[in-house]
Amino acid sequence: MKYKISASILNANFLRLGQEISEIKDYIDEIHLDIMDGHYVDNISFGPDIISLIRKEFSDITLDTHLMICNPDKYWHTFIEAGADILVFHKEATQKAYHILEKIKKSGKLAGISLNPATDINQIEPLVDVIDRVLIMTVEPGFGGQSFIKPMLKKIEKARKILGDNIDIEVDGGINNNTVKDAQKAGANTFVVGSHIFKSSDKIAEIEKLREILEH
Ligand SMILES: O=C(CO)[C@H](O)[C@H](O)COP(=O)(O)O
Repeated sequence: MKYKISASILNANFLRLGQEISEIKDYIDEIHLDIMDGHYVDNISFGPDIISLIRKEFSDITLDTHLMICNPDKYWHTFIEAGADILVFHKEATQKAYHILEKIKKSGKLAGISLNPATDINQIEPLVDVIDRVLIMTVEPGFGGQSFIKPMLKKIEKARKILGDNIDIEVDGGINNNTVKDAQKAGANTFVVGSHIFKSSDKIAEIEKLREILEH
């Protein structure tokens, strides 16, 4: 399966966000946008207005939007209107996951479901026919810069068995040169990388190193 690098701007310098995105956009496959509401997770990030600005400035970038918010049923469409191409929300945040996924797909965008580390992978089984992507949290959601939780490798393997080869498995949290290959071997094909890129003094060199590892 084709692999993708989805660069998470959570740890970018927000005062110069446009330049930060401009610098890496030709080297990555997607920009990953972490939306945090201070309720579903203990952090507040940014909202749809920032996505609209990014969309206007960079019309050709794929925007992978990860809602870590309560009540995704109330807000999903706001993020589609703002310019998200892929919309992922948390299974734990709603009883209406199937219904929301169907609506996202009907809007012509890609739909994904995300699971916290403690949530059983079997929870995705009833949703398989309406998802394009499963996002497996490999840290507790809320903050960048945490360490990859190794037991998630088994969960990724189980997810790949359930999903077959046509649905993306995205891993999010603690992805770097030391963890990306194990995640790929377990069955992941989409890699969210945040601080490893944005805290580096040479972002492009780090992305190229990751590609080198993923290709060999
Ligand atoms: O969803 C997230 C946190 O909830 C971030 O996208 C994720 O942690 C990526 O950051 P890093 O690569 O620094 O771990």
